[in-house]
Amino acid sequence: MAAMVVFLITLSVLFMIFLVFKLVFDTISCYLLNPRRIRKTMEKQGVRGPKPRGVTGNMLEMFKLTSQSTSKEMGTIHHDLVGRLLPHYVKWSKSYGKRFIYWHGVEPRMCLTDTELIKELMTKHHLVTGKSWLQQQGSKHFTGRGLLMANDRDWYHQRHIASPAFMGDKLKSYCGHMVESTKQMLQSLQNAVNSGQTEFEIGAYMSRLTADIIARTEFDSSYEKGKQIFYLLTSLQHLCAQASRHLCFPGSRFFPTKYNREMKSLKMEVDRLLMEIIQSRKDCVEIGRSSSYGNDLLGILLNEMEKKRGDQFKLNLQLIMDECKTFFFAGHETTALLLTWTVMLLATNPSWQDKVRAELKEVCNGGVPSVDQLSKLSVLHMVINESLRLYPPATVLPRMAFENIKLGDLFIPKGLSIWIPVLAIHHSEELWGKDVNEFNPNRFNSRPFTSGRHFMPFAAGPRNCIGQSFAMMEAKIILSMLISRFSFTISQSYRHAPVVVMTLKPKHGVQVHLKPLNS
Ligand code: HEM
Repeated sequence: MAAMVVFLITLSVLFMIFLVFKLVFDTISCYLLNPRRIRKTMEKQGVRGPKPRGVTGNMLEMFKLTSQSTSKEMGTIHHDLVGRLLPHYVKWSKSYGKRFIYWHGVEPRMCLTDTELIKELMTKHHLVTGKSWLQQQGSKHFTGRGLLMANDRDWYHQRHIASPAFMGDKLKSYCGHMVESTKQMLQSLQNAVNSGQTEFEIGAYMSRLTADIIARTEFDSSYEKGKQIFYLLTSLQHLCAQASRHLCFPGSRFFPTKYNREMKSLKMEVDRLLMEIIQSRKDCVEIGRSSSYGNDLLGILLNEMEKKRGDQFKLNLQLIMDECKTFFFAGHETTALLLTWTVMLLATNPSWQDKVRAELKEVCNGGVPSVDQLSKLSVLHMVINESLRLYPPATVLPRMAFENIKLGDLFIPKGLSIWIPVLAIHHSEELWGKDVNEFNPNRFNSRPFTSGRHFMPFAAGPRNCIGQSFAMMEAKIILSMLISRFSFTISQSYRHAPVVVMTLKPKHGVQVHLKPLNS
């Protein structure tokens, strides 16, 4: 008996020693061996970069450069944004060339601007590249393992399940919600004008409007509950934007910091509200008030959860909630920014505002456009594209290699993240010509551009934006209705200060003067 006890104790001690060794080895591997291996492999291929400093890599220099360049507004309204928003990119690409490697904490990132290689990466390697551990940790309490952060087979199945909600007749069926929500926003603008207000921060209106549309079309929830979720998700998003400062090395998510506690409690509240919406759907089916969970995204996901699938992939309630948050976030913030920047551009370029208005008069007699008329609004389409080129809401596209891959002439080792600076590509004089920083929608008329080469606001390849057609339809409807009803000019109080806080935002909003067209 005593021998048995001694044996068990020895076994436990050995096991503990093994665990400690493993932990030490993993840590050394993560902090030292892998980074060194990746660095050497890239150096051999001529890809160099700034020297990393300890566990923070090059992050401190990046933060310092960006906080200096964005500390003030831009003075005049111009669109030369790269030096302001990506000063580290400008500095390092000058010193080390177009491809360079830098360190985000312990994560090595290679900046890639070669559009041929980007195309190859996005179209051929989408299943062996994806979102890194650091990114997943940063948005763990926000969008969780939803489509945006999923990888590999999980991504494939999730995408397959969600795609029908953004195609064909299903997509067209959202048009009614978009028109209805826009009418309400225009009415509230009109009421404010009637009561004497002339200046409006249009970004706040666009943000509420796109949140309203996504709540109605995707979740069919009551607006009040949608609004609550939207409010909490916005606070969560602000916290997540700081994630790289708080979670730059493994283990930091377990510390009981104020940051981690706040994240957890907000996440729990959002999940509780979402669960209430899901539960009320389930109740309706159970008591026989409804025969299915519905045709919207939530309904599609709930119906899918009930199915038995042979491929071992199973949706559970947590994943459904993550998916709801992902679509709520991805579906309103980016589109609101597209609309806000477009209004700013049209308010400062009145001749283009007139051109769009004239087209609207011709195609839909100044009324609400039908789904079929939307494709005929080519001037509006060009304006939206030019707005997405100058002010792409997503300024970088990250992809981590989960396997060694061959990319053109480059060998990309497993563990290297590839960062595609969309903003820099959209503002490259080499690709777009001398007038690159000017607002010139005609460039989308006269010169055929290849989507996915140097114009990539929605990314490219199989892992592009699933909501691209939804966003374009929504933007066209909202802008047509706004432009037909009001003319607008930029206010003296507008301070041009684009900043990147996850997405590309106007730091102080966009203030415009509105004038009803029938007055
Ligand atoms: C102007 C509006 C929009 C822009 C500029 C935009 C941009 C993007 C970009 C660049 C990506 C790729 C991100 C990456 O892989 O790192 C993406 C992915 C995604 N977008 Fe959008 N988006 C917009 C609107 C929407 C809308 C309206 C929805 C949904 C209703 C949506 C849902 C998503 C989702 C779920 C993904 C992840 C797709 C995947 O990984 O398979 N987006 N979007």
